[in-house]
Parts: sequence; structure tokens; C-alpha cells
Amino acid sequence: MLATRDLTVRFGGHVAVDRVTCSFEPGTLTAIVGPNGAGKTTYFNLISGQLKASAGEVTLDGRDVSGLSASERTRAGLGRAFQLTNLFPRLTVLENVRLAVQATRDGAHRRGFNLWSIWSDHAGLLARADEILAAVDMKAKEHELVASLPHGDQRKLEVALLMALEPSVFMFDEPTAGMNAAEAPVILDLIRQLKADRSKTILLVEHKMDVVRELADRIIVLHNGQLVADGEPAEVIASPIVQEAYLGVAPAGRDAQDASGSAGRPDDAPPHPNPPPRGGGAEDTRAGRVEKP
Ligand SMILES: Nc1ncnc2c1ncn2[C@@H]1O[C@H](COP(=O)(O)OP(=O)(O)OP(=O)(O)O)[C@@H](O)[C@H]1O
Repeated sequence: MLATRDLTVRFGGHVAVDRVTCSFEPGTLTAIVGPNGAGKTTYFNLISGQLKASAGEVTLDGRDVSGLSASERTRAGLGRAFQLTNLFPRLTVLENVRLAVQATRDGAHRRGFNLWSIWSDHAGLLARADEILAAVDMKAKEHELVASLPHGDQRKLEVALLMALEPSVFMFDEPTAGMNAAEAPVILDLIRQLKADRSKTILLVEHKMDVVRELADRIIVLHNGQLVADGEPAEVIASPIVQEAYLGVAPAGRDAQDASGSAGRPDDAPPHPNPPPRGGGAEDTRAGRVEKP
């Protein structure tokens, strides 16, 4: 089980993630939603180790991993698909996947490389790389250089590399962003397959509510860095904070002009097409299970 306790990060005077306590169980896909600037990606960065927390801790299967680097957390089983920079642009698609499989095979990424064990199972490595490429629908492009791939294919390849690492926790940050209508379903199918496995913990930051509605077993809502709602999808989606932030529905008692206003946004934030709710906190999340005032 993955858990965070009082996880906090401050950038100068700004608290981007504010004492977030939450746990994520295997076999569950949790969607993390919230308005722009709510702290979703920052929360991911704190979990995966890209950012060091100002306070609080991250535990994985009871082990405190807060002091570990991002790569050490990956070896511990925390897998995150987000880094186009993790791809080797001058290698082919197949070579990229094969390297990730080699790094993982027999726990090699946990012990360091052993060339003998890698080459003694060359056929096995290729078969696994082949399987992964088929899963992300990229067999036809296996000999293409990564640098020449369109953006959507590069993002699919990120997911392929993540699968190759066989983590126990999969973290997806807007996995279909920038993909066209043909590419996105492949990634969503993969996430569905991972879910069906029931042994993986899946975290998904996603703005598209139709995707969230379909995939999530649970939704947590971040607002101004705080966890303001946590519960069953239907319950959380019906909560005023989500209704207003995503669907533009004003809470009862607010006039139409207020509902289109931008209060609640940081002063320096760009205008948001779906303005976040005013006030936030417990009042705005009556239908959600309120974690923090
Ligand atoms: N390295 C940083 N230095 C200073 N401020 C930061 C840094 N990273 C994030 N922030 C600020 O922290 C807040 C949360 O940002 P974050 O990107 O986590 O929000 P988000 O919920 O992921 O937003 P979006 O949905 O737009 O991606 C924002 O106000 C952002 O400007």
C-alpha cells in the first residue's frame, strides 16, 4: 500500500501541497482531480521523489521512502509515466523497450546490471518487448527512431516503458494529453487492463471527467493544495466542488454572475475556462467525504 502522511511542500510563502494524508490500496484506481494549480502534479512529484517534501512522509508497503531519490523509489516499485526525457531519442522504439525490459528482468534494476543474465535470456527479453509493443499498438513502428515519432506515439512509448518496469504502483499524469482520437483509446485500454489485474495500485491525474467517471474506483479532490474530498466517484462527482470546477454548475444560493467569476484562483494564475470554486474547504464539499476543513 502507498500512503502519504501530512505531505507538504512550500515554495517560498506558497503552500502547494498542504498536509495531505491519504492511502492508496492495490487493486484500486484513484483519480486525483482539482482545478488548475490545485497541486495535483506537485503531489505526484512528491510521491515519486521528483520533489523533496518540506514536511510529512511517503510510505510504500509500510516502508518510509521519503528519503529516497526518484530512481530509488522507482526501484522500490513506484512507477511513473511522464517523462518524455526518459526515452532515448536516437534509439528505435524496440531498442527503448528492450532496454527497459533488460533493466527490469529478474529484478536486475534492483540489483544492478548483470550482463550474463541478460544475454542468457535474450529470446525471453525480445519476447517480452514484443508483447509490450503489441499491447501499446506500436509493433508496426518498432524500427522507427524515437526522435522521429509524433508526440502521441512518444507518449504511448512512455507507457510501454512503464509497463516494462513492472511497478506495483502506476502513476499516470494526464496520460492522453496531446493524443489524437485514435491514440487515446489505446492508452485507456491499457489502464483498463492494468486495473483488471487487481494487484496494481493506480493513480491517475486527469482533467477529463468522462475518463475519470469510467475508470476511477475512487476520487480524491485537491484544492489549494489541500485534500478536500475523498470518496466514491458518484458521490464526489456530485459534490459542489467538482460540479462547479468541472461542470460550471454554481452551488445553490450563488447568482449566475458569481458563478462565472474567477475568485479562488491565485492572483497570478491565468484565466481558467472552468473557474475553481470560491472558498473551498469543508463547506464546498458536503457531498464528498471531507478530510480537511
Ligand atoms: N517548482 C515550483 N516553484 C514554485 N511554484 C510551484 C512549483 N511547482 C508548482 N508550483 C505552484 O504550485 C501550485 C500547484 O501546481 P501544480 O502544477 O501541482 O497544480 P496542478 O493541480 O497539477 O495544475 P494543472 O491541473 O494546471 O496541471 C501552482 O500554484 C504552481 O504555480
